[in-house]
Parts: sequence; structure tokens; C-alpha cells
Amino acid sequence: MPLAANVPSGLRLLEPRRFGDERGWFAELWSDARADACGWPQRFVQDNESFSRRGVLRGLHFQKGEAAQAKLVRAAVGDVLDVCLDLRVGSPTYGQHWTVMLSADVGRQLFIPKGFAHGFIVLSDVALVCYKCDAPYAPEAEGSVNAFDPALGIDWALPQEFIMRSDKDIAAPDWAAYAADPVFRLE
Ligand SMILES: Cc1cn([C@H]2C[C@H](O)[C@@H](COP(=O)(O)OP(=O)(O)O[C@H]3O[C@@H](C)C(=O)[C@@H](O)[C@H]3O)O2)c(=O)[nH]c1=O
Repeated sequence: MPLAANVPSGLRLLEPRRFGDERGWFAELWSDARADACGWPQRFVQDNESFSRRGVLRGLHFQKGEAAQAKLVRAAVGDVLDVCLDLRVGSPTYGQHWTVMLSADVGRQLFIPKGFAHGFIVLSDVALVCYKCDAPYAPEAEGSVNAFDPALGIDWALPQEFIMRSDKDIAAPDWAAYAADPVFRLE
């Protein structure tokens, strides 16, 4: 489903203000001071970027336990369809997913709290996706869910034959396997 402002999920869309002049524009993408000012104690410890060609699908990924990550995601180049899947048992939206277009032209950023699996597909010729994480990479804590599990019903906006995934993602467990042994609970 598309992201709505009132979903009780903790997902947030941020649209940094672009200050335009004859040279182009300037934008602040993240500010600790601004986050503090609106009572949002979020902090990030790692910045990632990945470059992909059209049809590449990365996800759906998460890290478990203490290694769980919140992420702030944007497309610095190109257009991606971003997907978040609620993994939190007890959440009113457990097992549901949201899709949002992230485009370099618009500059929207998506905040994804801990407890979601995350993935995206590239809909432009190329895309540079940049994201901040609030916990470091922990390969031993990695988890994934099969992006094409029919139980999830995700519309990835491209026919499957045009989609490229890593071997790891092709082998990802289905939703039923996650649901049999879930790792996130909403208090
Ligand atoms: C995620 C990550 C990967 N790597 C390395 C491991 C591997 O050799 C190479 C590629 O890793 P992956 O195939 O896991 O990369 P990728 O499939 O792009 O994984 C990412 O997908 C998106 C959707 C996310 O949300 C991220 O959190 C992350 O899981 O980069 C790091 O060194 N640090 C990192 O933080």
C-alpha cells in the first residue's frame, strides 16, 4: 500500500527544503540540532551508498536484536521504489508493507524505524541510493524475507524477468518462516 501520513507504523517522510538561486540549490539533509528541536532523539552512526542499474532489487533486509537498524533513505541519483515490511509482532500493521517512490529530483527521504525489513527496486537507468543507519553493519545479525513471496503481495512495478537480485536475496526465506520465529515485538 502507498505510504499515508497517518499510518501507525513509525515510518516518516521528510522533504528537505531546497534553497534555490541562480547557481542551483542547497539543502540540509539531516541535522542533529533540528531533530533535537522537534523532540526526535534519533542519531545515526553509519552512512551507506549503493549504485545499481535498472531492474536491480535489493532486499528485503533487516538486522536482528541489538544490531537492529533504523534507516534514513534517499535516492541521490535516479528513481527507486522503496518498500518497508512491518516485522513487529503486536503491531497493528504486522506483516503489511508500504511502498514509496524516492527520486533524486524530489529529494524525499524515508525514515524507517527498527523492526522493518527494507528493500528497493531501481526504476531509472541507474540509481545511487544513500542511507544513514543508527547501528553499524553486523553481518552475523542479518536477516531477510523473500521479496517475491506471494504471501506479501508486493507490486515491484517491473515484470520479474527484468529484475536482478543477489544470490543471497534469491535464497531468502519466505514470510511464513519469519512469522514462525519472529525477532521483533512491539512493546
Ligand atoms: C550492508 C553492508 C554491506 N557490506 C558489504 C557486504 C557485501 O560484501 C557487500 C554487499 O552487501 P549486500 O549484498 O548485503 O548489499 P545490499 O544488498 O545492498 O544490502 C543492503 O540492502 C538494503 C536494501 C538495505 O536496507 C541495507 O541495510 C543493506 O541490507 O557489501 C558492508 O561492508 N557494510 C554494510 O553495511
